[in-house]
Amino acid sequence: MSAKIIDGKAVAKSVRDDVAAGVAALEKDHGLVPGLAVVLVGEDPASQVYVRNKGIATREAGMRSIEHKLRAETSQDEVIALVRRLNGDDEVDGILVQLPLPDHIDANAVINEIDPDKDVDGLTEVNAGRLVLGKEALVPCTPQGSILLIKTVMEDMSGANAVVLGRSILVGKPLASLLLAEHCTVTTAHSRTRGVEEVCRQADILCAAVGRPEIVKGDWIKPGAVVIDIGINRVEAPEQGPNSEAKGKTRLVGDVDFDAARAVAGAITPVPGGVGPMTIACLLKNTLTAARRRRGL
Ligand SMILES: Nc1nc2c(c(=O)[nH]1)N[C@@H](CN(C=O)c1ccc(C(=O)N[C@@H](CCC(=O)O)C(=O)O)cc1)CN2
Repeated sequence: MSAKIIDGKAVAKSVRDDVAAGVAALEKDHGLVPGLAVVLVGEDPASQVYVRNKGIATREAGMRSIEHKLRAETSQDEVIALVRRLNGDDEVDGILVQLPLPDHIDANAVINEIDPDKDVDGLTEVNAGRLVLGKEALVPCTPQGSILLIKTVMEDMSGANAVVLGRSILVGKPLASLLLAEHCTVTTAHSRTRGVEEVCRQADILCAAVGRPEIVKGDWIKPGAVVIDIGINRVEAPEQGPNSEAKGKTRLVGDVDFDAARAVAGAITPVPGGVGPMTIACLLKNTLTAARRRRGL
């Protein structure tokens, strides 16, 4: 069997098109243009790329992009002061602080300063609590995108065994809550889980979000399962060697051994081109939602 490849780029484009249509309607009917403020602290190269891409996607959707790029030495108090300013700015509907932050800054302290109604990353304790309690929340982008991808191949997840590998605040924990809301039987597995391979083999839906290159092998997967690979790991290109011209070249791989997994799974997301593009698409979706809700629309 060869798994169906879930095309995250295509699904993300459709989400972005829907957002653009919603933004156009908001402007036409109410004269409102949503604004998204992104705060980047430091010069992490991957974060710089993500922030640039967020700005481009925001403008393409017809929204205003406001970027704040701060030096790596910026103090926690200065970042918090900026977040408070953005909370009070009526032109700003969504606020996002790009992660990771430099080591001297407590990310939780900064994130929890964001007004929960502008928290388009869904990472504040208020939104995390709302999600767990099944209340209306702004939902973290990568888990939200993962659910949309699962729905392209499994309309009804009710009763399915779902295993989430990883328990981060950004992905694993919110994804487990979302799968529970879809009426799955959810297991969260992590570094202390005993017999993790066997746990994964029970999964009708297996979501891997541990940030360990290709840790999930083909024989961890139940035949026909839906496999959602959320890992984005940059590894040396295989052709790299001491005499190779490709020295220094890298490539992206997921947490799943893709070639082995696709021979067993029913459907699988690739890396790149799977969950990754959904992250920014869902960020735009959350920004539109925040803009509407803030005005009671
Ligand atoms: N505040 C946040 N910080 C971070 C988040 C987040 O959701 N909120 N997620 C990640 C980074 N991220 C967005 O910020 C992100 C990661 C990956 C992609 C993506 O499209 N990936 C592509 C490959 C891109 C490449 O070539 O490097 C793919 O998988 O196809 C978008 C956004 C950590 N920080």
